[in-house]
Amino acid sequence: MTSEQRRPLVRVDQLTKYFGNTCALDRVDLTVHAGEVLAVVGHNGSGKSTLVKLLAGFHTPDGGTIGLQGEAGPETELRFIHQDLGLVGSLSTVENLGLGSTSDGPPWRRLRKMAERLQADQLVAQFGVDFDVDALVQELSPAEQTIVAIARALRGWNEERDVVLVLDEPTAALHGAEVDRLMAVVRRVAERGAGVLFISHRLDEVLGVADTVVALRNGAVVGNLPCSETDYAGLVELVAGGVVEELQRRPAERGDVVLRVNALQGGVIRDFDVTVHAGEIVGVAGILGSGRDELCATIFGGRRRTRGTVRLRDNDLASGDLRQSIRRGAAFVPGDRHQHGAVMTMTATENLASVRVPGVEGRWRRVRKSHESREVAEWFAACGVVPARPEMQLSQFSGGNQQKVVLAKWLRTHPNLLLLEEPTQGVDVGAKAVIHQLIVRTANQGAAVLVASSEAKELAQLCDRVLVLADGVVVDEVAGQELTEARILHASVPA
Ligand SMILES: Nc1ncnc2c1ncn2[C@@H]1O[C@H](COP(=O)(O)OP(=O)(O)OP(=O)(O)O)[C@@H](O)[C@H]1O
Repeated sequence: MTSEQRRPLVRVDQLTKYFGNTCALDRVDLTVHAGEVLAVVGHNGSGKSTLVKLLAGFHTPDGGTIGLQGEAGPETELRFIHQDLGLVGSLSTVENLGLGSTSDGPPWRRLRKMAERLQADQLVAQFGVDFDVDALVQELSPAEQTIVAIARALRGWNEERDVVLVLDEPTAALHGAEVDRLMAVVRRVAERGAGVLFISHRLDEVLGVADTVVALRNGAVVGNLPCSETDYAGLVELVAGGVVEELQRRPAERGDVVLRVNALQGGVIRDFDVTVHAGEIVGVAGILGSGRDELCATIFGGRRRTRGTVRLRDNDLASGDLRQSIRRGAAFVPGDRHQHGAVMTMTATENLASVRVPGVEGRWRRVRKSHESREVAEWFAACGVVPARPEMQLSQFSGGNQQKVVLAKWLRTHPNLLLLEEPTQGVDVGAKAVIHQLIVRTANQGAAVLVASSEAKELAQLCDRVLVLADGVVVDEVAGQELTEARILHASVPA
């Protein structure tokens, strides 16, 4: 970084935020410089989102300051990219960039449209990428969609203005090659002189893109150092406060057939067959749109099937009958917890109790209160949910802790079939290891497990074999010695 680029653009000084008795941010200091990518890492509930929300003005600090003044010149502008990109999928890039007008009408309108298209091309080209700016955004790859959001956030940025781009977990659902593409754009933004503040749980990605890393633990800064002075193990220790034992592959102990899917069709999925035995963990890989993100819901019955059968032990699972699927022992952790996984306005206990446990008489709410609170406390401890306050509304838990509650809700049903979409999205490195152990335990207890994930590393660690999807069909199956992160990534990228 040049000395010109070392100019501070944002200075966070002793920033503090309380929610009731919870100290979410504890006298945090950090500085983002021009030309710098600064990553903020930390365990679930360490205060990362609170920091972003304070920068955005969504919350008011209880102490400390946010200085947006560089050493000279006008105030630094903060531009935000949240996980929900806020794009309209049914509009083109040109229209999402706020440039669009109708192509009907007199010729001068057509001229204007050509000029708008050229401007959109230039806006995305400045990040070293090139795609059809007239295509509907929903048809673009996830990385391209994020690039559109970045281009929109940085519209109007020129040398006279200092800008800091704040990215809140931009790669949460991106697949390996897509992550690399997006990271190249993030670097390009910094090279052009902006500051970048980048939140992520993917520590290898942080080391690949960031200049500086700030680690938070329980709201306080426990590390602020150049990435060149640390490595993956060092970051894990900073985040988790100790060494994390990653899952060791175990020999598969296959029992009877639990799940048999034949000629399944629905959405983009075509002619999908799989047989999963008790104790087996089968992974599903593929880029977004390959069918990876639709398969579990289609098997569970939550997405419409147009053909094919799903048999769970001796029973068929009908399309659209979720109660029946649950009664027959299926559990489904969806990828989108806000839409389908949980009710954010209910308490954690109410969410945990919202699925009836087959075999437990009556609905949970009729079971004695003491039993209920004991079981909730056990699941909170098993999944490491913090704070240990099950009576708290789910929306008040951090993202990773919400994910743990959703998982616990389904694990407590002791399913025969566990269908998981992105089971560790947004969870920290320590919690991820715990969740992997819980999934293995469920398999060892006799469940068949199908896990769809954008993280090839997770699939390689967790699964006995991995099916790779492209355009809705299985194009590869990886098992045994071949089951590595690199091999899955290679098989997932379309030719
Ligand atoms: N609106 C709120 N009301 C009460 N407590 C809150 C609220 N928002 C956050 N908290 C608490 O503040 C702490 C920090 O939460 P925050 O969401 O900033 O963590 P995080 O580091 O972003 O976690 P994650 O990695 O899980 O997303 C947590 O204990 C959380 O429960």
